[in-house]
Amino acid sequence: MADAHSESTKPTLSLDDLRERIDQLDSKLVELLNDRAKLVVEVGKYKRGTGVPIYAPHREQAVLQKVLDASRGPLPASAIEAIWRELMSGSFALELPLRIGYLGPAGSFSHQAASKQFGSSVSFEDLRDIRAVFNEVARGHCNYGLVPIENSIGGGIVETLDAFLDVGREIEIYAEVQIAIHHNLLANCEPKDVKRIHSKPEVFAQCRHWLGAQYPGAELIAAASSARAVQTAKAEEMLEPGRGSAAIGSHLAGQLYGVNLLFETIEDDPNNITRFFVISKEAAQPSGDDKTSMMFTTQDKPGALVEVLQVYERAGINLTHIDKRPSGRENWTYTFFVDAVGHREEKKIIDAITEIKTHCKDVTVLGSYPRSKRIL
Ligand SMILES: C=C(O[C@@H]1C=C(C(=O)O)C=C[C@H]1O)C(=O)O
Repeated sequence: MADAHSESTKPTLSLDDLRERIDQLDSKLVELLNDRAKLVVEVGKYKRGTGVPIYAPHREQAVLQKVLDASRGPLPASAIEAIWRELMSGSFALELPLRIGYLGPAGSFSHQAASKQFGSSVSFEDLRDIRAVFNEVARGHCNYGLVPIENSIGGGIVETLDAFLDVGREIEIYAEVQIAIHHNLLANCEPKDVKRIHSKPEVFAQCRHWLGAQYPGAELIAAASSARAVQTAKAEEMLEPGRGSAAIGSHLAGQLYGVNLLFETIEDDPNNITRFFVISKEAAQPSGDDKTSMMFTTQDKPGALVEVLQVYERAGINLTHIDKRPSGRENWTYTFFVDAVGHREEKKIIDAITEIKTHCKDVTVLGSYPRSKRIL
């Protein structure tokens, strides 16, 4: 079958005619987009009048699924999804401007996740640590916050779990976002001149083989974040041209700070994914395919954890994630974090939570949210 790039199919119209057709379609498209936007403005009035949350991840999943199912190509699904995400971002601006907090500085992977999820029509606030993201959402300064919960290579993010321990009762997990983490070598010198490379120690570990093969003699310098590393590489090369300063960071950081992309996707395992939670003060509605996150502290007796896990087993509830942290109250007592498939309004989850409470010192439901189906 001929594809979009096939040489054998000759265009049926002249270039001018093709562009004329594109212009005609564009004017129809812009009219349709604005018709859609007028409906969104009405939805906004309804929401402001009733207190229904502006950002509705369950509805966004349904909208995306409908357009992806309706698309017959040749635009790839990823392009359709990116267009609709930006369209829905524009909707926020019409309904109520949203402020999204993330772990900064700008150009961090949290920033990348936030811009992929919320598009460019919202305002972003880069915060100094994960705890600040929780605080700004809890005090209503940010409508939503984005926090990393787990990386497929590095495991659970301790700062996020500890923040849930402290303020988990004041906020709700509202949505789940997964992004592919790709590392890139960025520098404003020639590839052959790179001598010093800045980044986070975890990032060096994830690119160890590539660095060993390409830059065995380079000095690796630890930075607090990969975005900060890109800023430093830029500043060093400006102050002292020829020093050979580079950084490993995101595309976005390179664009934001004006540092060139020398090599992309340099991580040893390209299947590197970070899962984030969108946190909010509101609870998300069921989408039909949801997860519920909860934390519980078991009683100090033999088999306490097994008893809890058996409740899930008997109820036929699938657990997709389990983690633990010291409870912070008494030495050697632990708080467990689990993600279970199902919404907290479903009877099987309600019954399981009721039973788990009889085996635990305390149980907190951190939120139910649509299960993320795509890696952004
Ligand atoms: C328009 C709405 O608000 C937002 C924008 C959406 C859209 O543009 O389709 C979908 C869900 C919401 O996040 C809605 O809730 O329907």
